[in-house]
Parts: sequence; structure tokens; C-alpha cells
Amino acid sequence: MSKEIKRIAVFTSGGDAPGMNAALRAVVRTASSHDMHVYGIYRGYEGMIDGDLERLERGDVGNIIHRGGTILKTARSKRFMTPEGRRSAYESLLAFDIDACIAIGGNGTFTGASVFTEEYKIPFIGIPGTIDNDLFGTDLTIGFDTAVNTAIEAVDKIRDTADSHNRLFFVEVMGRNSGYIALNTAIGSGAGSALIPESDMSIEELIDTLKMGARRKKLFSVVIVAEGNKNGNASEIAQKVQQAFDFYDTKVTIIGHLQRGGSPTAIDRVLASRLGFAAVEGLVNGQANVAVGLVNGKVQYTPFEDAISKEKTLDNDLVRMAEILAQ
Ligand SMILES: Nc1ncnc2c1ncn2[C@@H]1O[C@H](COP(=O)(O)OP(=O)(O)O)[C@@H](O)[C@H]1O
Ligand SMILES: O=P(O)(O)OC[C@H]1O[C@](O)(COP(=O)(O)O)[C@@H](O)[C@@H]1O
Ligand SMILES: [Mg+2]
Repeated sequence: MSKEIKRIAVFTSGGDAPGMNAALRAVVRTASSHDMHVYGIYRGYEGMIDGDLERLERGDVGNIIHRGGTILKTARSKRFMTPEGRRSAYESLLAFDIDACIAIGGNGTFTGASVFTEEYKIPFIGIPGTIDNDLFGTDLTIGFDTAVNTAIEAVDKIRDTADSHNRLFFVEVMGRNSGYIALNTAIGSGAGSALIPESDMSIEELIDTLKMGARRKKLFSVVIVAEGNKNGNASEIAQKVQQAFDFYDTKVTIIGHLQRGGSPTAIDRVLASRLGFAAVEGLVNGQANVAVGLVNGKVQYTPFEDAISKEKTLDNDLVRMAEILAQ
């Protein structure tokens, strides 16, 4: 019989993502409804190592559901990658008498949680919070929808100026090793092409596609470049294309961290609320060392091992559709 969970700690870690606050709110309020005490850990694993924890009550998470970023702050922690760092983190959790942890973060955060729970017997539940949407075991990660909406809004604006000149814009979006943001931005903004890590499209093939457009007297074009694609960054690609094909005047826009901020969309707020709620309910029902997600609209718990190691593959039909619709 597992120990009754009375005190939990919650933290945000890795890249911040819009909706993390909404998830935190749901965790605190659901846990309170089970009479648990909740501690917020500041700055992710860094704060866990330093013992930077503070009691959070229902009222402390009021007026945050609509705010981007994370009120708990976040960090990428080198120290947690070492056994000594993790030992200090464990000692902090013991000092606060923490029975279980809820980690809101991405693949790196879950990898850290998985390593930690192998070493120390404190149950963890992961809530997928990253704009990259690169986690197996959930159709959507918190922040992805907001990031795509931000990128689409940017491309809409770029279209206006691209159309007014005879210009080819390369718009670079985030997604460390994943083309989710790029592909969805391309589909939603009606871009001419997307270069994503999952596809083998070469610069030559891209130039052929652009030439086809030029033959149809397409006077401007927008190409979405995922930062993790195989042909280099947007500036390098733009330079190569400009040298080989000068029909268009070429420009580059890197959306960058704009994609990480802003008020979460309705989809992200509802997703975050559902996942925060399900994380606590999962703990109450004996779940441990799993990530919570929504698959086909239903809550699902996936062991950390699978959430980290199994690949969430892009739907090939979606890639094919994007290519057809762009012509
Ligand atoms: N193999 C690992 N062992 C221990 N901790 C890890 C490991 N991989 C990642 N982490 C921890 O998780 C943190 C967040 O991971 P990161 O990749 O930066 O963001 P995300 O969780 O958003 O993918 C890292 O800074 C590190 O502290
Ligand atoms: O903000 P940083 O530290 O420059 O990191 C940028 C990276 O973070 C992300 O925005 C989000 O990734 P994670 O959620 O995995 O941290 C990536 O798309 C991008 O490559
Ligand atoms: Mg990540």
C-alpha cells in the first residue's frame, strides 16, 4: 500500500510555455480540494536543489489563468544533471516533508524526473508544458497552440509587406527538434512551403517548388523554416536560394521568443486546467512516474520512459496535405 500523499511540490522547468500558470492553478486548487498542502518550487530543478520552496494556497493562484510565462519562474539546471545536484534536491524535498512532485515541463524535465525517481523513491507526475509539442503520450502540449497562433499572426503581417513588394520571406519558427510548430504555422498561414526536421526536402527541391510558383506569376512567397531543419538556419537557406534563383528579393524574419510569450489561447487554458486536475487526481489514485496527457480528448497516463523515448511522429498525411494546399 503506497503512502498517503499529504504534501506535494509543484514546479515549472525548461522553456516556459503559455498555459503553465493555468496548469499550476489547477494543481493547487485540485490538491486543496483533497486537503493536501502544496509547495511551489521556484526556478525548476535549480530551486529544488536550493530548497527554494513556498507554500501555495488557493488564493495564491488567483488572477494567473490568463498570464503567459510562469509565476514560479523556470530554469535549465546543469546541476540537476549531476548525482550531487540531485542528492541536494532530494534533501530539500525531505526537509519540506514532500510526498510527491508535479513537474510542468518538456522532454528534458521528464528525463530529469525519470532519472531522479530511479534514484529516490518520491513519486513524480509530469504535465507536458512546452511550445514544441514534442512529447509522446499527449496530442497537444501546453503552450503549443498559443505559439502557433502567435506565429500565424506574424506571418499574416509579413504577407502584407511581402505582397506589396516582390519578396520571398523565410520565417524561422521554434521547435528544437520538432516540426510541429512549423508545419501547423505553414498550414494555418497558407505559406508556400515548410522546411521541417522530419522531412528530407533539400534546397534544390525548395527552389523547384518556388520556380513553379514563379511560373504561375506568384509575386511573393513565404517559407516557414523550423529551427531544427536539416538545411541550416533561415539566413543560410535564404542566402543559398537567393544565389540560385533571383526572381524574388529575399528577406528573413526570425520570430524567436515572441512565440514563447503572451496570454494563452482558450485551447491552452482548457488543456492546462484539465492536465493539472488530472495530475493531482492521478496521484490520489496511485499513479506514479507518469506523464499525463490527452489522447483523442481523453486523459491518459504514460510512463516517463515511454513519454521520453517514444517518438511522437508528425502525421504524414498532414505533411502531404500542406504540400498540396501550398501549390
Ligand atoms: N538526463 C538528464 N538528467 C538529469 N536532468 C535532466 C536531464 N535532461 C534534462 N534534465 C533537466 O531538465 C531541465 C529541463 O530540460 P530542458 O531540455 O531544458 O527543457 P524541457 O523540459 O522544456 O524540454 C534541464 O535543464 C535539466 O536540469
Ligand atoms: O529559450 P532558450 O533557452 O533560448 O531555448 C530555446 C528553445 O526552447 C524552446 O522554445 C522550447 O523548448 P523546451 O520547452 O524543450 O525548452 C525551443 O523551441 C527552442 O529551441
Ligand atoms: Mg524540450
